[in-house]
Amino acid sequence: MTTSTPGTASKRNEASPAVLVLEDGRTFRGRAYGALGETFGEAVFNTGMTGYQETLTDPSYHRQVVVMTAPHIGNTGVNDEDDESRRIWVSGYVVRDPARIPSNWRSRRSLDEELAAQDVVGISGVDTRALTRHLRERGAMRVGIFSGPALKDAPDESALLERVLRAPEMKGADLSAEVATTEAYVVPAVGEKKFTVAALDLGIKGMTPHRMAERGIEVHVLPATATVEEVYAVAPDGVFLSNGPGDPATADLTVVKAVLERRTPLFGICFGNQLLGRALGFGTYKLKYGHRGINQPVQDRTTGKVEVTAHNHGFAVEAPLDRVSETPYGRVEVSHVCLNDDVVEGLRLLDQPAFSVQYHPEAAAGPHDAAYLFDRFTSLMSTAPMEAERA
Ligand SMILES: NC(=O)CC[C@H](N)C(=O)O
Repeated sequence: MTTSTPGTASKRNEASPAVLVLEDGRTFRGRAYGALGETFGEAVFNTGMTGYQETLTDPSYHRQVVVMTAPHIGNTGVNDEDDESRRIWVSGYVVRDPARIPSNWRSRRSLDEELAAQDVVGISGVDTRALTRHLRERGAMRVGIFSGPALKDAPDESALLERVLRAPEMKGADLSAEVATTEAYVVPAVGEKKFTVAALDLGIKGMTPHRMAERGIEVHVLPATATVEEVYAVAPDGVFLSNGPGDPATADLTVVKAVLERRTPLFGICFGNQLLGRALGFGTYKLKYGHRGINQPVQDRTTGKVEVTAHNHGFAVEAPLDRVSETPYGRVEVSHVCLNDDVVEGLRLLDQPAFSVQYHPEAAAGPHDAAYLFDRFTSLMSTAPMEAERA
C-alpha cells in the first residue's frame, strides 16, 4: 500500500517510523521514506556520491534494497532526463539524511515523492555507515523494510524477521525476463548509419544503445527471450549482450554460443560479460558484497592504463588472471581486472572478434574513462569480415 499525495510525502513520513531488518537479525530503526508498506530484497550498498536517479532506474537493481553510503540523498530532486529505464527497479531504498528541499534547475519533483508515486518503500535516518560496515563484514543478505500498516500488523521484531527469511535469495534468481522489453524496438543511428547491432535486452540501461547510436550504430533491442533466428533476422554486423539482474548461472546460453559459432563480433557488459564467460566454460560466483559505485579502479591489461569506472555487480567470472585459457571458442584472456580486489572485470577472445567487461563503460552515472570500449566494438565490426575470410 502506498500514499503518494504529491508535495506531502516528506511531511507525512517525517513522523512515521520504519524498521529495517536484516536476515541475520540486525535491526535499524528510522523514518519512512517514499511509500509506506513493506518490501524485501537483497541488501547491497552503493558508494556513488552522485547519480541516484540513474541507480534507482537501473534494471540490474531489480529485487535489491540499495543502501546509499553518501549521507545526503535527494538534493537535486528527480528530473525528466536521467532515468535509465521506464521505472524505478530497486525494491527498497535506504538513506541517511534525505533532502528536505530539492534544488536543481532540472528538478521536477522530490525523490521522496517519486519513490512514493512508484510505490517504492524506503527508510531514512539510518546509520548507513554502520549498515554498510555490517554488510561488508557479513556479506550481502536478505533484508526487509517495514513502515505504516506493515509495522502495525507485526509490531515485534521476530515476526518481521520471519517474513525476511521467507523472501527469495539472489543466488539462483532468474530475473532478466521480468525487466526486459517484451517487444523489439530500434534505436536509430545518429548521423550516417555504419553498422547494425542486435542487442539482447537482459535488463539494458538506456544509455547503452545511445552510446552505440552516437557511433553510427543502428541498435535493434530484442527481448531477453529472443531466439538465434530472431537475432540473425536483423542481419547484425555485431551482437551485444546487456547488463541485467539476477544470477548468471540461471541464464540460457543458446544465443551466445550461436554467436560465437558464427564468429559474429560480440560485445557484452556486466551480465553480458558473465554470460560470455559461462559460454566459454568459465564459472561464475557470488561476491561477498559486490561492487556498486562510480569510482572503482580497473586496469585494462592490454594497454596497462587504469580507468575509474562505474560498477554494479554482485557476481563475477572465475577465470585465471595469469595465463591465456584454451576454450571451445579459442584462446581467451582476462583483459581487465579490478585493482581493489583482483576480480575479473573483462574477457577478450584472441581468435575471434568477441570481448566483454564486467563494469559500465556507458557510465550513467559515472566517469567516461571506459567509453573507448564502444570504439573497440565498432572497430571489431569494421575488421570482422576480414577475420571471417581468414577463418
Ligand atoms: N549490472 C549487471 O549486469 C549485474 C549482473 C549480475 N546481476 C550481478 O549482480 O553481478
